Amino acid sequence: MPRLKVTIVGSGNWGSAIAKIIGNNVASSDDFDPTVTMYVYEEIVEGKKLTEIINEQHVNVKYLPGILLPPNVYAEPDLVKACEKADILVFVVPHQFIHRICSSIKGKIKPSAVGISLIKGFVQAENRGIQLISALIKDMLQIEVSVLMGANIASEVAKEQFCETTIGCKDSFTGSILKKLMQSENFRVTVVDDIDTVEICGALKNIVACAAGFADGLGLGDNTKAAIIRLGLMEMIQFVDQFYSGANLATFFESCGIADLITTCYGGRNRRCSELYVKLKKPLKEIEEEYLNGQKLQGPLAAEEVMFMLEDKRVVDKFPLFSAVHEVFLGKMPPEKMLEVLRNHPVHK
Ligand SMILES: NC(=O)c1ccc[n+]([C@@H]2O[C@H](COP(=O)([O-])OP(=O)(O)OC[C@H]3O[C@@H](n4cnc5c(N)ncnc54)[C@H](O)[C@@H]3O)[C@@H](O)[C@H]2O)c1
Ligand SMILES: O=P(O)(O)OC[C@H](O)CO
Repeated sequence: MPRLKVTIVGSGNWGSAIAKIIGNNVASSDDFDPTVTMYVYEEIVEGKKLTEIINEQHVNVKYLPGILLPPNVYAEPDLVKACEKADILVFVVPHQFIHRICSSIKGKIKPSAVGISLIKGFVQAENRGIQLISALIKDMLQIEVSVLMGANIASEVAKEQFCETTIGCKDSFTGSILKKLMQSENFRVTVVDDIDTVEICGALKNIVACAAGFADGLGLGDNTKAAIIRLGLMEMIQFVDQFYSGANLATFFESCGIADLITTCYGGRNRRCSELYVKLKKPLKEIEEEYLNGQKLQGPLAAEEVMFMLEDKRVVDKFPLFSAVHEVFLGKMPPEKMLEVLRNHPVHK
């Protein structure tokens, strides 16, 4: 069987961390081409092209400093060139850029390619609903798309600290190939076929993380945070039940569900920036620019996308925590009022 060529579309914090795992895995397997191409959105860092720095020093000095990438990971600034020969496309860009990426490579990739999305977020659909990122990629590129989501803070994965993750994949053969590509000693993969639930968990947990950040900003303790995690989980389950029925409840107990909620509500960027939003009372855009050095938040945008749909379907009252996060970011609700939302949550009535 010819070796499968892998391209990583994205090179941010998570894109670079996963490139380390994929680079090591393809180098030690006969199933894959030994060189991994990583599409890098070109920028100048300290007077030099980021692609040149990565290819010479094997470090993404801007988005994952201090971590050595395997030398077989090749940074490519030309998106079409990076993707045209790939058999497996690993999509890992902040979700606000995926539509543009797909437009650029539409009709220019192998028809037999398969995709896997590591992107946590939604896109707004024309019918005032939301579309899953995997569905957008599938529609635009006409390829099968699996997903990978889990309790995976990139900096910890890059340091090879133990964690688990979940691949959602309908086809068991593709699932086994993707597992071979992604799993390592300290990055353990479970494959499930409940693909929509896996992806929705990844997108919605970022909204809950913002609420956890507000609680930290208000100086509230671990009990309150645990309540936010629990109520957030209830809303995630309710959301899937209402809009994507047929989910397996067990999926929420995989790494993509409860585990990602926990890690993100304690350690993630959405949590951290939401805490700063409450403490510094500055616009979120300013906080993102000042504290994330080009990395992008996904939670506030996901809250906006989800609320757009919930308002249209007139079911906002069933999702008071998601709604509160959006209202706080819009400046329509003071963060302190989130406590009232928790107190009066429908599960307490
Ligand atoms: N970082 C994590 O810990 C982590 C873990 C799991 C999942 N994720 C998810 O992975 C996805 C990607 O996150 P990340 O952490 O790799 O990215 P990031 O937050 O580090 O974002 C920076 C990336 O965006 C790119 N970028 C900036 N402007 C762009 C443009 N106009 N077009 C295309 N690219 C542009 C930059 O070049 C850089 O590669 C997100 O959906 C995130 O939720 C992140
Ligand atoms: O840093 P965050 O908030 O984008 O979360 C990172 C990952 O999604 C955690 O699994």
